[in-house]
Amino acid sequence: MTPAVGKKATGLIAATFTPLTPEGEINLAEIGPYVDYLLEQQGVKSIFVNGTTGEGMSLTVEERKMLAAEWCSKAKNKLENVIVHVGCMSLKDSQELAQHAGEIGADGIAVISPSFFKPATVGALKMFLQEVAAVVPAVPFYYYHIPAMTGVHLRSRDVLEGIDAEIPSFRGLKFSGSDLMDFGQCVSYSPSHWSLLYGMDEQLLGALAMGANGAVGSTYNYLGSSVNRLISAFNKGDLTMARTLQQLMSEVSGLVLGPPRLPLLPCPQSKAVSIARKLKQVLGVQ
Ligand SMILES: CC(=O)N[C@@H]([C@@H](O)[C@H](O)[C@H](O)CO)[C@@H](O)CC(=O)C(=O)O
Repeated sequence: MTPAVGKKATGLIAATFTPLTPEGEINLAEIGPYVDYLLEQQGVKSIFVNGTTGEGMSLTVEERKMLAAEWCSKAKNKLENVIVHVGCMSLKDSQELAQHAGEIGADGIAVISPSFFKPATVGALKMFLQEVAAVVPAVPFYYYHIPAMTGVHLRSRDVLEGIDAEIPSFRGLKFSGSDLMDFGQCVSYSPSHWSLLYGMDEQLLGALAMGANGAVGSTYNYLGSSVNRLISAFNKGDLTMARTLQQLMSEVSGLVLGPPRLPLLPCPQSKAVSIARKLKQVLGVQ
């Protein structure tokens, strides 16, 4: 029987950036306007926080808690789903963040594979995931597959095998890989209450064709409204329009998100201006 936890995550889910001050400190004041911007200007109703785009692995556990709490508080009664990424190198840190996510009312947690000491087998990875999920058994749990960043290339389909017996709160997969065959096999294997979320924005159309229920990505922060049109075109069978929209890549939001944290480097101003100019031409906006 399906345990009654959580609402199914579907549609576009913005992988949020972490707002920083010019001095590199967390800028919580930008989060309220950020939530409103996603909802009102991009039509994006769900978020994935402290993930890759949010530079979660470059933040301290305390910073991650502060951010998760602020996102949950500002999203309350506005957004549909707030999924908090709680993956860390240390199992203990992940468990602490999972516990905290449960306390602040997150709609779900996601966990990436540890990547310094990498799990040698699917079994070892699943033991790690299980130990994190067990701390908050009533919170929907998602496995986050992103092999280009973790160097962990275990097939997601193998990870999913029998996972609901080990993690009863398991609710889906965030698949940020290019192997659409593996992704498609995950879709075929999954029961209907799981969410199969695709995470390589450039290939979303391919993933929709393979049966994705939704998508998590960085570009949905500023391209959400265009990508919502892509999904509608796909759902109506208008593949010509869907292909055209898939070509679009970036837009300027007007939010003050600050620089990234080292070791990431800021985008040079001249490059940012030229990207914004090109995109505005493509989108036909001022
Ligand atoms: C490596 C990376 O950052 N991938 C992004 C994509 O959205 C990516 O930025 C996009 O496809 C553009 O390349 C997401 O998969 C990451 C993500 O969802 C997250 O922030 O956790």
